[in-house]
Amino acid sequence: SHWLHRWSNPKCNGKLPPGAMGFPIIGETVDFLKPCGFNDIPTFVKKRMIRYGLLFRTNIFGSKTVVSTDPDVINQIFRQENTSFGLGYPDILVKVFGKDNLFLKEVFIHKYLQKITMQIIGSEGLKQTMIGNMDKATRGHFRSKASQGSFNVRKEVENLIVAYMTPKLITLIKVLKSRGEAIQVMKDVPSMRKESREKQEDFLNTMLEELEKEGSIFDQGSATNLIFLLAFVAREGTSSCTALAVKFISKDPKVLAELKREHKAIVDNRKYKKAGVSWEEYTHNMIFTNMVINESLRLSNTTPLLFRKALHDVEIKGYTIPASWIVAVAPSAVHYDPTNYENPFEFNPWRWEGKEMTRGSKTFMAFGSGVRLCVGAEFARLQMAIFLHHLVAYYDFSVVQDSEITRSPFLQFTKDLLINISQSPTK
Ligand code: HEM
Repeated sequence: SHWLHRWSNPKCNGKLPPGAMGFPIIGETVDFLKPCGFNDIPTFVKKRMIRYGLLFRTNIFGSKTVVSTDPDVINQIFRQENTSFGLGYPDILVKVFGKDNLFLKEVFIHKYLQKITMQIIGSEGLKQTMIGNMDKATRGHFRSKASQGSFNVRKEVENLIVAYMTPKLITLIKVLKSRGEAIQVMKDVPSMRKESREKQEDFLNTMLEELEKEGSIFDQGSATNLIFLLAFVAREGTSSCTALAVKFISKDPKVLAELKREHKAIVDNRKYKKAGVSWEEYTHNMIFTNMVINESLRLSNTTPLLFRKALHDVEIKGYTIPASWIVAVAPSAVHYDPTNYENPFEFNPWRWEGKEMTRGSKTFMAFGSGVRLCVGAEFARLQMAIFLHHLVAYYDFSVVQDSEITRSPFLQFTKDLLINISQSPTK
């Protein structure tokens, strides 16, 4: 009973946020994993917000955790990155996802990630080569799909990303079929390349250069894992958000009409009608498209919680977060808060009119915020913009099979979202 008392009342050098630590060992993990509807804050978070307020303590995945749904506190957490808070995931996740996974370790890998990815998915890389590859691949895929009947939007985006991303990740591989296969191939290739001194312009090459540096934080296992993880994140996050954007647009004729107007104008103003999307068009002529993308990202909330770890005892709003506790941030609570967004569950791209859209803010954190802002954010936005461009400028589309979406707490499509496209008669 002494142990149970200690479990429920953890030690703290101040006042802990209100909350409960749940059952011994499993804490409140079962409740955390309970599914909820798409237009909802995860049930676990919602119930506790009502009971305890915007900041509460719990135990999930075997770790003592403070969850924050308060935009001020979240902002403070992001601003104190590396001073009071570091990257930190519950130990069990670290065990499950592999000891080589640098994402889950308490190392500040952002500067390495930026360096490794900048050449290919940083603004320059996107502008110089990626935009052309994306446009060509998307145009080709749409052309072949138009004659094949309906297709699954999410799967198609995944295929597209594999088509133009894989050669950039690791030039020798065309398609990564399974995680096991990919890991094995990636384990072999670095040593082969190292021996042959072959030089390729891809992530792997940058990784090999990093590996060779004295005191490098990478070893072969973590480098391999990182490349695989980048491929996975690029495919999964982006495909769900694109599918959701298509779902929202299909239900809103006003949004579709405005999008069509914007993209047809882009095509009409092109000197060479067969030219692909240019960087200039993407950055200057897709204002409404970017509003649609932001609104889709806001409603998607693909990341249920962002995890950090308190590096020392931290005082916040009269409470103490003890050193080494996990701090979890819930973006959906901020994105669905009516004080931040009027009628928060309504898909309304016009709410972004005149607002800054690409950087994270206190009320918009689809790509995180602060120094750890998603390194693939610009890539994801560009991919969605090009997909929407081809879909609405050259084709008419209809949903053949809709899909319910649930959160458990990750986004789940209950069915494939199938659409049919046909060449637009005005083009
Ligand atoms: C719509 C698609 C995407 C969404 C919603 C998304 C969301 C996020 C979020 C919320 C974070 C912050 C995590 C945190 O603060 O702990 C993040 C980080 C990250 N994302 Fe994305 N992401 C997307 C696409 C991508 C793509 C396409 C790539 C790579 C090609 C990518 C690579 C990364 C990496 C490497 C980080 C870690 C950054 C760091 O910790 O320094 N993401 N992403």
